[in-house]
Amino acid sequence: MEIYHVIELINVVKKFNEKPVLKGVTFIVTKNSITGFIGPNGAGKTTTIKILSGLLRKDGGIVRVLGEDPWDNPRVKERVSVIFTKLPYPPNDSVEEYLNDLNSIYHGDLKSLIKEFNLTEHLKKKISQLSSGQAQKIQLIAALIKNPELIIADEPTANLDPKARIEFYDLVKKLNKEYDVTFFISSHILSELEKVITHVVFINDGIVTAQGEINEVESVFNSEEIILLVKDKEKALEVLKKYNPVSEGAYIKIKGKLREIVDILDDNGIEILNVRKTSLDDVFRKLSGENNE
Ligand SMILES: Nc1ncnc2c1ncn2[C@@H]1O[C@H](COP(=O)(O)OP(=O)(O)OP(=O)(O)O)[C@@H](O)[C@H]1O
Repeated sequence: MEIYHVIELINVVKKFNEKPVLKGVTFIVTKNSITGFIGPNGAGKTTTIKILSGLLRKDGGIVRVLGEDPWDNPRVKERVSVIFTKLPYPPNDSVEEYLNDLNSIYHGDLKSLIKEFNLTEHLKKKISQLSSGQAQKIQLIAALIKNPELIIADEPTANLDPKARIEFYDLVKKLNKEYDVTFFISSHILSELEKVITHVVFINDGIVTAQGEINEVESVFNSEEIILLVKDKEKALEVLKKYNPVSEGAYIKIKGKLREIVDILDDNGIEILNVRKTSLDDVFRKLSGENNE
């Protein structure tokens, strides 16, 4: 399969009232990836997404979405669906009316979508009667009517409870796999995204601080320790010698694969009282300049 960049930004600048909000944003999104766009409040995620969606004009740099500048470009809009936290459609419409309206524009295969995603039971419901999770799933499925190559989602799970988030991301995975849709999803919640994304772009204060495949980015930070509290610290230090463990007060700091380390301790009958592994959240904090111990 041909691999190219579905999104490409080079040194993109955006100012509001002379104040730079994007200060030279550069990143790529690979075809067929599920890319997380991660950053704290005010980092510039929504601004970037509006530029990518052709809703906002950049002040400088290069933006390519499916190879073209998205600003004022109906060809790009045809091939990209954008979804937001809040549902943009009229709350008094039924699901059926909403989907039919969309379908009258794009002439997708609505019948198959309704069948495949079991929407029949929801069709007569008003949008306002749906739970946030149902509404967000319908928004995602509705995005497919266009048969898009790319779905851009700005904080799509911000209103959802953890269960609905998981369901939403399961659907994202399915669409990515079965419909070959590339996803670009912004969030400041990492715990759920971590399970679904293949790639990640970190943004902080209008600058991209890291990007790449999720494994690569994680491994860059694998120099960060697993922190262990065990019953027999001296014995643990001994059996974990090949990992060069460091004793720090009651704790052991160690670099390596958590599973392996836990297995070794287990095999040696050493009880683990507490263990903490660096997660993407820690990576994020580090990249955002937060919590710089
Ligand atoms: N239309 C506007 N006029 C002036 N300033 C704006 C405008 N839109 C955004 N900003 C400012 O730009 C900065 C980045 O905002 P943006 O919404 O892109 O951040 P974000 O990463 O999406 O944040 P959040 O996670 O809170 O949604 C913020 O400081 C915001 O106040």
